[in-house]
Amino acid sequence: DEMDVDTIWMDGEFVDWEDAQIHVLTHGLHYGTGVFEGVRCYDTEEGPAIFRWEEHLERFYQSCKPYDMEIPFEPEELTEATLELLRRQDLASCYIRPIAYYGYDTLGVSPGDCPTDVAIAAWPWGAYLGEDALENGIEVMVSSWRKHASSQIPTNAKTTGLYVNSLLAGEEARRNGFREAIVLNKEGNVAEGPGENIFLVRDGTIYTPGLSESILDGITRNTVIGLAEERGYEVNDTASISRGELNTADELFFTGSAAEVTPIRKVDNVVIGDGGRGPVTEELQQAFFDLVERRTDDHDEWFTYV
Ligand SMILES: Cc1[nH+]cc(COP(=O)(O)O)c(CN[C@@H](CCC(=O)O)C(=O)O)c1O
Repeated sequence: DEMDVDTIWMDGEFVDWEDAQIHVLTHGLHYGTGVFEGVRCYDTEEGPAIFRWEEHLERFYQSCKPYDMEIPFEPEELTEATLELLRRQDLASCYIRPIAYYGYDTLGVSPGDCPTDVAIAAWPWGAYLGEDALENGIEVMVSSWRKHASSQIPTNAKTTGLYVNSLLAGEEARRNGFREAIVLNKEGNVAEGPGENIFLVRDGTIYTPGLSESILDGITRNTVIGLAEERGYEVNDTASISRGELNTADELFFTGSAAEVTPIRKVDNVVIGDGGRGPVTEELQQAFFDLVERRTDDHDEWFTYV
């Protein structure tokens, strides 16, 4: 396989990549009834280390709750399966994708007797938004598609079905020559990216939309808030950011397990700050990579060594 990985864990078994198949009448395929996680393993000086695995695993189980989905494995079993999955494929720096979904039984919106199936895959994945994005930043557009409100679908549950909204917004941006979208919520305030949280820097203060703005409670968001506060920054993590405040920002950046810390240099027609990676963004990005690549001993409890 072009990603030189060959194994996937499915419902307790390690199967060959090409045999990791499901039935076309799987509930999750028809109705978006799945939950998933996106986790990075970094090749650190002490060997491969999964970043904040415990928090991702916790969110994975939490995301099941609104849908009465019951993962039929203990967290420890999923941890062991993941470590074995990485060891079998000699993966060091990679991206890990657990998914749980209503499987195959009778079809209908109500899951009835559909089982909850679970799979874990992993593969090497570089910079999510492009190699030069981390250094030079990206250009984004504010999507014409709004984020669904958390009163409509719990946006704090990482639900597969939510990502059709992400696809609509992100593809609209790329169709228009931008790298990614910014998605406003139902109220018209800034929510997040299609697959990222967003941060704004103005006059030395850092803002990020609060959890009531219909966003995912991002683990990288939480990490960067901590790194910023450790460096003495004032962080407002319950902000309600209007679209207009994007234009007057000194700096903007995305965070995510895939996106890591990606500067935003332009929003629609408006150049942000000096049109590149801002100084606060660079400082926090450097602190993030020093942390995850273990050039610091800080937060060793956040790492599960393979
Ligand atoms: C909507 C959304 N918001 C914020 C985040 C950042 O959350 P966290 O990873 O806990 O810091 C992600 C992760 N997006 C995942 C899926 C990306 C994909 O293309 O699929 C990811 O970053 O792995 C989102 O999907």
